[in-house]
Amino acid sequence: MSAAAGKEVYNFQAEITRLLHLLAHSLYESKEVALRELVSNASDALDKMRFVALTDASQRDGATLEIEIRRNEEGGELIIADNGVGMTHDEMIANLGTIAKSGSLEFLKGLTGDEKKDVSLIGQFGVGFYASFMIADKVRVRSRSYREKAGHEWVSDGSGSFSIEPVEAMERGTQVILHLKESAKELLDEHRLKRILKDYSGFVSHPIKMADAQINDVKPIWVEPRSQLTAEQYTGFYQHLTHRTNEEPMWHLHVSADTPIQFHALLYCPPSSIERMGLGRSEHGLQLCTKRVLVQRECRQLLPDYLRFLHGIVDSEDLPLNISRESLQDNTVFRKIGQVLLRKIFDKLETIAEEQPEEFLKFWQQFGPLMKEGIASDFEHRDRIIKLMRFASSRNDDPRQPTTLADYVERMPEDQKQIYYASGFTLDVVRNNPNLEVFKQRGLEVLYLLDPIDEFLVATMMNYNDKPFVSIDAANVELPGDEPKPADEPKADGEEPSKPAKPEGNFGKVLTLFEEILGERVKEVRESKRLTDSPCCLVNPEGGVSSHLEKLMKMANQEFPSMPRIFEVNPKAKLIERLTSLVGNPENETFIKECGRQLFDNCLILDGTPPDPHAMVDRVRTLMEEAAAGRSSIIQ
Ligand SMILES: Nc1ncnc2c1ncn2[C@@H]1O[C@H](COP(=O)(O)OP(=O)(O)OP(=O)(O)O)[C@@H](O)[C@H]1O
Repeated sequence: MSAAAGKEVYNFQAEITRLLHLLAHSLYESKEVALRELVSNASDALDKMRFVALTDASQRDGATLEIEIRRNEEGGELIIADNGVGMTHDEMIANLGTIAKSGSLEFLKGLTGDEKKDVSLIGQFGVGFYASFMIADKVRVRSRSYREKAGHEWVSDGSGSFSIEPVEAMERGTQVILHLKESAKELLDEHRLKRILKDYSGFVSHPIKMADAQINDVKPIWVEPRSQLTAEQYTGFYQHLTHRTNEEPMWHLHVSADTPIQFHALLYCPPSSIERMGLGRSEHGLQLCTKRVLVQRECRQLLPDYLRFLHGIVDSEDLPLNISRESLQDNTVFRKIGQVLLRKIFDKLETIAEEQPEEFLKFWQQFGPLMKEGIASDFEHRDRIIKLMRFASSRNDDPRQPTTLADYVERMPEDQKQIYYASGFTLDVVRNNPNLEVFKQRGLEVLYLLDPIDEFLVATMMNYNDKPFVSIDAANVELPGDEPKPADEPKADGEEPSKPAKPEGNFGKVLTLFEEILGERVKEVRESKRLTDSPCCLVNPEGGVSSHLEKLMKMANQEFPSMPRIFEVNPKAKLIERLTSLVGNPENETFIKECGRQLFDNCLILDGTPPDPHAMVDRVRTLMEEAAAGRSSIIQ
């Protein structure tokens, strides 16, 4: 220490000199980080003052605790002033000359090296103040503690030492006066400065003023008690957060916890999913604050990826300011907050589902596809997501009145061993699937899987409540044996033989002719036990994927192999009866075969798979020619 007329000069602690060197050489310059650190220090000083005033009546002067940002364009200076607790002479030396926090040294060691490192880590180690040397070639800190009558001025150019001297007549608080480097002069631009301040400190709970105007007009409503907030305030804040000025959130969740971890969270669900509208993947909309200072936008790690559609703010005093993205996952407080929030989100969704089913349906239509991702990725909450799942079903054919899996199982006849589903791209395709006939006839409910992800999901889930999921076009469908059955229904145990012998007689001959013409396109042609009206349908051999799933797989990978299906023919259908009667005459064989081909193509069309159009058009024309030839031209 050296002194001249009350001016003392000190050398920085060795680590600080090293840090200052690093700031100049090894870190990416970030004007935003430097400003954020200074504003958050000012905000902390105001928080402390608020506490002092609360506990000590003599310290209450009625003045508003606030931060003021002043620009001195001529002098090239930017000033961040606050009327917080201030610092005494000794505090200035200790706080602005040494590194007190443990771990800082390791941090500094980690930063040495040739590559430039992320400067946003800096505040984590209690050295945020020094970031001001990234934007300033000289920093003056004038401060008067609430405990003292006189103030002091600390000055440094960041080159290894600082001076400190008394200043008379100073208001309580601190002014950080930055003499900006040439490269940081843009901060004197009012608009640029305002934007940075608004971005990072829009939610600081103290007023931030520039030229007497308050720039952070947003009240931190998440720290207020729920009972004191109006619906308008909640909506207004949503609009502020999302910049969607005309939009109302679908629902919000306001959580305040004190023990074991203190945090406030205000989460919003938007009214619609941008992903569903095909507008790309939504970014995580959570903002992380500590003590109301924004430390991270688009915080990805707090909630699982499938909840990326939520917007909101999470604020905890127990989190270190400026925690880096990398170290978040290792932070116990952070992980605990995530767990509590997740539990609350599911509680909220379950309550909406229970008490406002229509509202819930709106939610599920928009965000169900995203939530379902969690079934495969979030084992811990899988069951809660499954509980929320909704499916249209054959019970009413109405996707607006879907069912839960629990309700479906509840309605199942006692001896129904499987959960039946039909999948397709639209309700019409699914509803017109000929395989549905037998289920409808027997009053067995079938779930409609209309979302492309659904069939993958049931494949992952395998079963629900010990009941396996089975596609209605699968060979291993088992129907309850105790239902009243037509004479030619499957055996009592519901099992169908894997390759039944062709029936005797002309119908068997029809099946053989069909098999001859369809060749490798089918695995087998056999009599159907499941059709009632339609002449034929396609069935998936046991162990094969459903036709819908095959289509989805092909969309993702064109190489995905097509699997020949079983072609089932209904002997009671009018057309098949007629074809059976034509078998006796060998001249009809070609015609029967062509009918078989066309019937097969019809099934493909119903299934949503377009057959070869040229072959089909030619065939239909030939068949119409034959039909026309058989008609009489005489009017009867
Ligand atoms: N405007 C201010 N008013 C009063 N004290 C201040 C002010 N700015 C800084 N200080 C003091 O200087 C100390 C060092 O500040 P610095 O930004 O380097 O680290 P920190 O604020 O302790 O850590 P962090 O950035 O992680 O919060 C602060 O802890 C505080 O005691």
